[in-house]
Parts: sequence; C-alpha cells; structure tokens
Amino acid sequence: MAILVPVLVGLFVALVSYWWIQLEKRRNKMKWLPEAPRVPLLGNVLELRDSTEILKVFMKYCEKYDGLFTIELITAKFIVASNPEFLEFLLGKMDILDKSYEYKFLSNWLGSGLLTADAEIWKKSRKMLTPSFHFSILENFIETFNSNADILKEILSEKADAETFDVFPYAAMSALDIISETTMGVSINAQRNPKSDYINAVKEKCRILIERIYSPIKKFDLTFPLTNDYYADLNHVKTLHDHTLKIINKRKQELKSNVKKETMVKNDEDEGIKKRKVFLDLMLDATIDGRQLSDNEIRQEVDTFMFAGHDTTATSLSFTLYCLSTHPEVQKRAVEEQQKIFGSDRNRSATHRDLQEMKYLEMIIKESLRMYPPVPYIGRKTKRDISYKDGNVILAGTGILVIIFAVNRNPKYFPEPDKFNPSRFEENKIYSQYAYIPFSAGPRNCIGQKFAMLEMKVVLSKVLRHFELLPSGQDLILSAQTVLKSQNGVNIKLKKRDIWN
Ligand code: HEM
Repeated sequence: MAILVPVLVGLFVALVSYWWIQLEKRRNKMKWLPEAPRVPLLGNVLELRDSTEILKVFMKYCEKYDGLFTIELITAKFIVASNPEFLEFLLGKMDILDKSYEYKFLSNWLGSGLLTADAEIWKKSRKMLTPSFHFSILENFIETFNSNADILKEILSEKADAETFDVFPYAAMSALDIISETTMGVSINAQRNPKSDYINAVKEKCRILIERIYSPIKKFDLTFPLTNDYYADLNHVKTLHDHTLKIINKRKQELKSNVKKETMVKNDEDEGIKKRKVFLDLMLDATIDGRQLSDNEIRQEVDTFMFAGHDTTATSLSFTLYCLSTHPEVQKRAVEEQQKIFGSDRNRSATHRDLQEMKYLEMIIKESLRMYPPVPYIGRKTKRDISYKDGNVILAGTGILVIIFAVNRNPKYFPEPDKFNPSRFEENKIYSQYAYIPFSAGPRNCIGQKFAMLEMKVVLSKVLRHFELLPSGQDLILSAQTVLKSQNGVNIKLKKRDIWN
C-alpha cells in the first residue's frame, strides 16, 4: 500500500506532463491563429461552462477575431469558426468529414448512423439514403404532417383564451409523432400520451448527453461509470433499441405477408394492402456494396432520424411561433397569405401545391432559423494535417467548432442582425451558401432540410389559420444545449381566431 501512493502520483504527473507537452506543440504550430484569452491550466472552461453564456462568449470572440480563433478546454485546443471563407474550406470539401469527440456520447444509441458515422462509412450511407429524401417520397408524407397538425390544433385549443404557456413541449410531441410515423410507419401517439417509456427514454438520453458535454466527471468514459447517469443511460438506450428493433421486425413480417397477399389480390390498393412507403421500408429495400443492410445497420439509421429529426424541428417550430407572437405585423401578412390560399375553407388539409404558395411563411421560417438556429454549433475533427491558405497547417486531431449562431448573426451579411425581419429573404436576395447555415452546408449538410421545411409549413399554417398568437411579455433566455433552448420556456399566448376572411 505504501508504494501504491507514490506510483499513482508518479503516473498522474507523467500523464499531466504528456498532455502538457502535446498541448505546447499544438500551441506552437497553431500560432497563425489568434487565441481567445485563457486562464492557466483550465483554458476557457470557466467562461464556457454555463449554457446560457456560451453563445454570448462565442459571439464576442467571433466578432473580435473575424470568426476564426482558438480556445482551450483543459487538455484540448479547438479552432472556433464562423468566417464564411474558412467555412467554405472546412465544410465545402470532402477533406474534413469526421465529427468531433463530443458526438461519441451519442454512439451507444446511434452507432454509425449518418449523423455520427466516420467519413468512410458515412460516404456509403449518405449515397444509400439520399434517394429517400427525393421530392416524390417527401410529397407522400404531407398527409402525415396534416393529420398530426390537426391533433396539435385540437390540443392547443385547450390552451386558447387562457394563460401564457410554454409551447415547446407541444411542438416537441407533434414533431416526435411525425418523425416516428414517417420513419418507422407507426404512431407513438406522443401528443396524446406524452408519458410512454420510449418518449421518456428519448428525453432522458438527450438530458444525459448534455450533462456529458459539460460535466468533467461524466465527460470521460473512465469516470462516467462512477455516476448514476451511467446506469440510467444504459437502461434508456436499451429501451430505445428494443423499441426500434421490434418495429423493424414487425415491418419485415408485414412486408413479407403483403408480398404473399399481393400475388393473390389484383386490386391491392383497394384492399389497403399497399401502405405508403416510410423511411424504414426504403432502408429494407436498400443495398450497400451490393448487400442488404443488417437489422443493426437499419436500427442505427432509424434511431438517427428519430434523434436528428424531432428536437430540431420542434425548436424551430416553437421559436417561429414565438417570433410570430411578438411581431403582429408579420403575423398579419402571414395570415393574409393563408387566407388567399385557403379561401373560405380554413379547415382543409394543406396540399403540396398550397405549400409551394406559402412564400411569405417560408421567409418567416428562414428568418427564425437565422436568429434561432436549432443546432447552434457543430463540431468536426481533422484526421490528418490539412493545409489552409498561406501554408498554414491544421494539425491532425484538431477539433473545430462551427458557431452557426454567430454565422447567422454576422452584421456584414445581415444588417441589424438581432432584428426579426423576414423580408431579408425576399426572392431576389441570395446569401452566400456559407453565410447562412442553419442546416450546415456542403456535402455533410442536413439531409432532412426539405422534409423539415415542408413539415414546418404544414404545422405553422394550421396554427395560424386557427389561432391568433399573442406575446407573453416574457423574453427568451437562450441556452445552447443539444439544440437551442429557452431556459424559461418559449412562452406565448393563444386566442381562437374567430374571424376568417
Ligand atoms: C429545422 C429542422 C432541422 C435543422 C435546423 C437541422 C439541422 C441540421 C444540422 C445543422 C446538421 C449538421 C449536423 C452536424 O454537422 O453535426 C444536420 C444533420 C442531419 N440532419 Fe438535420 N436538421 C433539421 C431537421 C432534420 C430532419 C427532419 C431530419 C430527418 C428527417 C434530419 C436528419 C439529419 C441527419 C440524418 C443529419 C446527418 C447528415 C449527415 O451527416 O450526412 N434533420 N441537421
């Protein structure tokens, strides 16, 4: 025992010295980039540990260093970027496709699904999944968007002509139902029954993910098992995987028996046999390198869609409703557009053609995504040394944070960036692909962006046709979590819209 203490101390000192030497090497080789001021040993940890301060701190430095600088978080040095020229270099090419370390916290749920996969697997998966987001497939989902928007309308009716309330949980359950129905072909009925095990597991897994990003004990695989959340995490992931695998198996059985029936029944559409294809069906049909996907591979992609496709859309929906509630002149113009499209029949479902005509609503969504990007920052990592301009090198293993929030609020491209002004997106105004990036940009951008835009138009159109959105008088307190949140809720008031036309 007496010898153990000095051995442990020695090991610790050796480890810290090793980290220190590595960090010094990086500092020397990355001197071409300005460094945000840091404190000894901790670097910038203290100023970045509060989720409501992070975005303010990054905005300050992005402005000061023209969107390109470095920070340090104890042992690691990161490049932080919001400069469009650098982003074109970073996101526009196929050189730096790997995600940063923090994405590993999702890997026991999503495995090598599209969002988290390393470059080599990603290339094949992206090629396999891209056809699933073809317009002809997305068009079939509009019915699902409409039926869930109808449920949301019914539920929100109970909130109308009453007190201020937080609209986020309602948007979240609606987005969860939509992504579940379109991805797996089953309704989890989250809007009417928000207390199921599956929904609880999704929520808790997202909470633990955030904790792991910010807590020094939960961050490292070595120390995470010392916390209760480690065991909770295992249980939640089991619940999530069991749910998805059960549905995959069920769907496979259904498809098998439908093939049998199809050979017996001629007019299969009348018999209700041919179901609308959902993402899962497309994955069951798909091949990679000439072979079908295993159940596990399919599960990873299904789980990825469930994760990437619900909280993001819910955030965007709720922030857009908030912006409408606080800008009556914008809301008035949006309602006039709806009246033109729907005439006297405000109850009917939105068609694909209607959605094409919702030009002003689209501008509103784009402006809300600019000011409140649901994914406020993303991370990449270099696998090998990469040359940037003037012979400057980004070393292998460098984490690069892209601050989408700061990109979208750059006054050079968006005068008065903190002002909600949908007219910035009038048709003839085109912004550089790398100056406005709510869905990221380049080859690894959001595969679901068209899906999300259609979904949001359907839901917002329904809400606007039936409710007047009123300000709650409560400001947003922005907090950068897995997605952008408002710490005090996204509070609005609703009034039933009695007069139509
Ligand atoms: C307003 C809604 C949405 C926003 C703002 C959004 C934003 C983003 C962003 C910024 C990324 C890049 C992430 C990164 O580089 O780490 C991304 C990736 C992704 N998104 Fe979305 N997303 C939205 C909706 C959706 C929906 C509805 C789906 C699925 C139907 C989806 C599926 C994905 C997937 C699978 C990826 C990974 C793509 C890849 O790596 O190739 N997203 N999204």
